[in-house]
Amino acid sequence: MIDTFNNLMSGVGFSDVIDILIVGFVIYKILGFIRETRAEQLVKGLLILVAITFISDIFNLYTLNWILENAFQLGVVALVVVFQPELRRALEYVGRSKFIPPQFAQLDKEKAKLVTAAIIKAVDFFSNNKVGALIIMERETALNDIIETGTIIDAEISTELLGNLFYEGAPLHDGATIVRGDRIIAAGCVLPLTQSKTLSKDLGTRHRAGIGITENSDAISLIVSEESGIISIAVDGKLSRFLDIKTVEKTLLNIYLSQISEEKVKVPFLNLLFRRRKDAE
Ligand SMILES: Nc1ncnc2c1ncn2[C@@H]1O[C@H](COP(=O)(O)OP(=O)(O)OP(=O)(O)O)[C@@H](O)[C@H]1O
Repeated sequence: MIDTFNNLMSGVGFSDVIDILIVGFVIYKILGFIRETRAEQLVKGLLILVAITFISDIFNLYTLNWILENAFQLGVVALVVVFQPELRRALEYVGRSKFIPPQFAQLDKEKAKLVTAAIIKAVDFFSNNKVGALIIMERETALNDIIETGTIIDAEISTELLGNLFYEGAPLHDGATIVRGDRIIAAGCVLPLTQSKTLSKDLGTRHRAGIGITENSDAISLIVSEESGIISIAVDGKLSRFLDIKTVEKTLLNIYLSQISEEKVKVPFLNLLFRRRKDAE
């Protein structure tokens, strides 16, 4: 028994281990992507069909086997069409640039605290006065395609500006406001809606949009309900509701500060280069 195991292991090289690790990682990521999406049911269905095809081959059920094999060929084309949004999401994830330091990480600690304070003050006001708001903070994934759906603002963030943007009746109060670093880049932006079926029925499109963008990117969504004033945060497709303002402040600061220190370790040279260029301006 031990001999068989040793024989087996002696044939496994370094490249095989790397190969298995890569395939394992890819399968893990794919499963993460499809969890709680339309694709989850489809993958289950496909696995059953693969099993039936396999069994029909073993038991020489020629007609069934022929139909299933041909259905698979056609099915690949159909899958690309039907699951275009999921494929796009996966490719966007793979294509996230880690080499260009995001504006998010360009803030120093003091600036991060100021930005957080401005957002928190506005969110607290929105919550107390039941003003609906949807604020998206960009991180590594560039949200240029989303920004294009709204109106460019490109102004330093402030509580007053956020208050003006979400003031009911203001032209840009509908849709999402996008924050990049310490600037409000755009407002009135249209976000992709989450397709999650597990979401509470009392959550409408504002919350669905806030979650949707975090499924497609690493952005953070801050959502204030117009109906109840409840504050929520969405990250990585997950929504945390019923947050008090202190928790929101702590969460935002933690995310900002951890990102800043991470980026300093990851790309010190680029950070230095960009900061120098900024200093020179
Ligand atoms: N795709 C979208 N992208 C950005 N914002 C959106 C999108 N769809 C809807 N919204 C915003 O959500 C608002 C509608 O909110 P709705 O009442 O349907 O959602 P809700 O989650 O129940 O929020 P609330 O608790 O504030 O009522 C719209 O007026 C608009 O501002």
